[in-house]
Amino acid sequence: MKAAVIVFPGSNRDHDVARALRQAGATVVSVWHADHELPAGTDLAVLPGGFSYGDYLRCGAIAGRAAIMDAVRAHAARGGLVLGICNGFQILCESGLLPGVLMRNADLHFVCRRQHLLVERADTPFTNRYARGQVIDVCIAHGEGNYAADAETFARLDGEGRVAFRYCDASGTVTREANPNGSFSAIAGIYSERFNVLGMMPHPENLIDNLVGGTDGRGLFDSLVAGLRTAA
Ligand SMILES: NC(=O)CC[C@H](N)C(=O)O
Repeated sequence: MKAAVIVFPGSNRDHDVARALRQAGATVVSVWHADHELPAGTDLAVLPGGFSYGDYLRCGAIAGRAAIMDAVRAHAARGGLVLGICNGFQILCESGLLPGVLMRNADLHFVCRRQHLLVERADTPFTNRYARGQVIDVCIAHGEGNYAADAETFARLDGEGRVAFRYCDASGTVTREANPNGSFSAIAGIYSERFNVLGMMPHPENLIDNLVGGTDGRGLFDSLVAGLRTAA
């Protein structure tokens, strides 16, 4: 598995996600946002978390128009894997690779804490090492994670099983209190139509080591790397 981690001015989780991917067995290359091509043989393009362009306009709005995004769109159109985490999810929405938008958190506060997530399906390239309905413990750190879209888009996402994760409590119950940002239907991540693009607000790359709090995030990177090996 060859993963290209795209770096924008203001990215800050690019090294974290590279570490998580290497731990899972991937080869990782770093790609600058102003480049026009992904490296030959790229299996997975990663848009990391951070504060690209200082979050000006809206989070991810400027990065979504970066030169490299045409190559990311072409990669996704060929069926290539794309993962956007936090600011990366915002960039995916802003670039049109995923539907909807991430608005300011409902209470207008930046939220930085541990969060339980419900894994909605375990038959995708991103989640095959988890179980359907599994509750995982990850980190969240964002100011604009409030996912919104029009009613037709929500109906499609739900009907096509494209909600990847929902915010929940420790028992796996989706409650208003467990929703950190006001996202509609407690949506924490969504897939593209062909399930090869995933955008998610939480940071699985920051829970990959017991020394720093837990390993529930590893399943996502193991799914990507081991899943690709199994499929090959
Ligand atoms: N950790 C992140 O990627 C943060 C994303 C974005 N800067 C926000 O605050 O919403």
